[in-house]
Amino acid sequence: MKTIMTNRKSNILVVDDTPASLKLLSDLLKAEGYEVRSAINGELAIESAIRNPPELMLLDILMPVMGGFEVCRRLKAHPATCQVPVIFVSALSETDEKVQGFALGAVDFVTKPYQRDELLARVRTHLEIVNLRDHLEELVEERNSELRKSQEMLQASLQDSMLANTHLRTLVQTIPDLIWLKDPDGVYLACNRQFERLYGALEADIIGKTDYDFVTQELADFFRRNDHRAASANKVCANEEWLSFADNGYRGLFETLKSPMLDQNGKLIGVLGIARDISERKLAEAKIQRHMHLYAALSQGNKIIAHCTDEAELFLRICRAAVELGGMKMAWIGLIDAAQAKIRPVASFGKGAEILERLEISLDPDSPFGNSPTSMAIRQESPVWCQDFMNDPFTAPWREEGARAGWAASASLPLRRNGVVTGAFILYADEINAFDDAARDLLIEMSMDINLALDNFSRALAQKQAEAEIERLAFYDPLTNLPNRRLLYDRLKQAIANNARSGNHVAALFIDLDNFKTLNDTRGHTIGDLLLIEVACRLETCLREGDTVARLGGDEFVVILNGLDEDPTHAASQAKTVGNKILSTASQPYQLSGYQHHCSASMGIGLFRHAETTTEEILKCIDTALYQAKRGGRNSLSFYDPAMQATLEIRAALENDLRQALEENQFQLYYQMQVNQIGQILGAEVLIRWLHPQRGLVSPLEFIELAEETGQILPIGKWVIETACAQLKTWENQHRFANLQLAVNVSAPQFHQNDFVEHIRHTLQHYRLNPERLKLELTESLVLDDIEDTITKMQQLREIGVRFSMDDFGTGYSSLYYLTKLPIDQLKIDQSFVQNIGITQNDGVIVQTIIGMANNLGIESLAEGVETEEQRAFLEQHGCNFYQGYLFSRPLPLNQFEERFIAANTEQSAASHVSTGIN
Ligand SMILES: Nc1nc2c(ncn2[C@@H]2O[C@@H]3COP(=O)(O)O[C@H]4[C@@H](O)[C@H](n5cnc6c(=O)[nH]c(N)nc65)O[C@@H]4COP(=O)(O)O[C@H]3[C@H]2O)c(=O)[nH]1
Repeated sequence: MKTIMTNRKSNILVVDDTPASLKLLSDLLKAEGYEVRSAINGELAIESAIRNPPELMLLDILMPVMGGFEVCRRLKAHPATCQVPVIFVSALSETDEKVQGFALGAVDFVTKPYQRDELLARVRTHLEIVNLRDHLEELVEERNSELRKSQEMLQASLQDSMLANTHLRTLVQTIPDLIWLKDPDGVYLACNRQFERLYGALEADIIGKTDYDFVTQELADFFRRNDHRAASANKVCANEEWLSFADNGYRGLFETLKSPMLDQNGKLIGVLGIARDISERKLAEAKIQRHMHLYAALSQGNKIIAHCTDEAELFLRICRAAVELGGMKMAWIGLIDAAQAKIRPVASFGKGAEILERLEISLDPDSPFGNSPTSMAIRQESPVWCQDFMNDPFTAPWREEGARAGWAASASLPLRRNGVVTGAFILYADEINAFDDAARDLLIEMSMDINLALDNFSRALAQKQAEAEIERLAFYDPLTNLPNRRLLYDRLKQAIANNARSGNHVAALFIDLDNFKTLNDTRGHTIGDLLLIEVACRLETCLREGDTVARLGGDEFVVILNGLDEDPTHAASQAKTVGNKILSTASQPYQLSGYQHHCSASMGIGLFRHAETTTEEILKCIDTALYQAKRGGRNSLSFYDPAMQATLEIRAALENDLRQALEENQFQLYYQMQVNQIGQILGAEVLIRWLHPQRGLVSPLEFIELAEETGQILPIGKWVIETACAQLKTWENQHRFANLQLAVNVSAPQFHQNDFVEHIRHTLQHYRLNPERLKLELTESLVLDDIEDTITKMQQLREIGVRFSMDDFGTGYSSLYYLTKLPIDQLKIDQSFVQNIGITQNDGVIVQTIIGMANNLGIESLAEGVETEEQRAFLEQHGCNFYQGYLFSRPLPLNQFEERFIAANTEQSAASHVSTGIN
């Protein structure tokens, strides 16, 4: 607001055509401090006023050219000067003139001659009025300006408000949510377009109505309850509800927020509702949830696979993870039962798993149960997804059960082991379309993980089997599947340790089949193997659990009997009982590939209980006992005897030394003369001697049998024949010995050698020897061992002139029939009969019989072991042709034999000279 300026120099225009008056008045005013302009006539006054409007004009009326009234009229007519207050200063004083002046807009009238003070007072007054007027005008202008502004603002706010309302309306209408407003009684006050769709009515038709006018009472009650809940809680209440739209039948899940609406006094005036369709969000959430579940199941599956070593456990835990973590209703694993062409469930978990017992899933496409999703998955070797189990044409046979279990979708994934489909992993979900792309990927990954585990199991199984096979080969005899020597040692050690603690005895039984070698040689190894397998089975049937039977090799078995009595006599009796049972079982006839075989066994038994006894010692002991049993005759058992052990140890040492004997020229031939009835030396039997470096001369009785058992008899036998032939050749070249014959002992293994005949022939040819001077002594047992082979070989040799003598005749089971078939030249009466001549009548009779038999067959008879003249005389009396024995000579080294021969011939020729009278 402007302040009123009273002391300022007001600008006054004085107009008077009289210069003196003009001056007087101007001076007067100037003297009062006013700014004064002056004008001498009307026109100049108007021009000056318009150019610079004064605050007050003092105007003379009576002026030439243009009077004061006209000037005033013109000034009032001009906008720049119309407001300038005009005081007429005139000599005119009539009222009419004053009225005319006021009519023209003048503010005062001062009559000339004026009073100075009056004039100044009037001037001051009008100037104040001018000031006041100006001030007032300023105030008015100021207020007007404010009013204008307010108006403008009001206008703007009005426009904003109108705009906002429109936006709000648009917003409410455009928003996809359903919005409505109800009064406290549930009567609709407003709703948006989306809500109109729900009830299928326009807002105008909804307003004034309640939910009961549009939906079922039950649903309307539900809405009402939620309205009340929000109202009474006095806060926003949320709930989820399924709503069906009247306009297009759409049904969805809505999240509804209900807010109470209050007036400024806090009184409830209604409930505002907003409902948002969350169906898709829920579906997406459920999908994510499902994927997360499956992912969790997959992770768990990986953990299970990493830790599980058992297939059945793996399957069960995988199914369990699929249900408990993967959110599946049920899961199971089935394996292909190729024989029955169906799927056999092996693991399951979840609701409806019991159905599997009744479920039939065939792999045969022609079967009514052969086209299930699982059957197809296996046949096509790829997953089959059944997204709507209850409406899928291929699930018909299982639908009823599936409905009960709540299966809405199923997945069947083939399982592979080492790349080959061997089964399937089947899952059921409680929602249709549960297996979207992501779920499929996860399940395929899960099935591939199971495949990986199956491959690992197969590898582990193969390795286990290989290890078991390695163990079997290491510890078991591949032919009979019995523990081998290695395992036997372990078991023996264990048995001795256990029984030493308890004080019980352990028995070890060494079993050897009699004549097994003969079966093997005559019938072949296949039959021999069959016998061993059968024997192994029979042995096992004779034993208790905890006892062991092992095969050492060949036809040798060892049985360990545990926990025998503490008392040695009783324990021995227990072992003997089992031993006899074994012998009896082993001697039952065998059917070997259609061939019936009879065989027996021999057994050596040892009893042990001291922990310090080693397994080697045990085996040695029972080996000794076995040897004893064999010597006592076949099919018998013998307990271990320490004295026998000593003998065997010597034998073992001999066996060792025997190996070098030939190489080191430790053998020599001794010659024991054979004479005729008149005492003439016709030849000799060569008898081998072993000049042992430590033991001295070793008798053949001590080593021939050993050599036969170890096979060393073959080179030794060859050496004897070659040495004998070489000697015959030497003699042939010395006239006095030229007619001597040599008898050579041939052992069975030597004779049965394939090249035996060839060897003799070759040796005879080599020495260009007369074969008739070589006599081969064969024993009865040798001949009967393989009669066909013997006859053939004897005949072949006979054809070239070799002669044969049947050694030890009378001791064996001589078969006269074969005797007649064999090309024998001589029967050698065993010395056991000869030496009993004159002692037992029987032997004398036997000797007579043998001699008579030989005579009848036309073959020679030779008595060996003739020690006395009495024996000789008896033999001579009964017609024995030849003699051999200590009576004539012991076996002698070559030089001594030759000396004796020369001496005897000399005596004989002297005697013949005497008798013929030459001397
Ligand atoms: N008590 C007694 N004994 C007499 C008498 N006359 C001879 N003997 C012995 O009786 C054995 C006869 O030989 P053998 O029956 O063929 O029995 C032989 C023969 O079966 C075997 N043998 C010896 N040398 C050889 C050989 O070079 N090859 C083979 N395969 N066996 C041989 O060894 C056996 C034993 O030979 P030796 O110890 O030399 O024992 C010889 C001989 O010394 C006697 O009047 N009284």
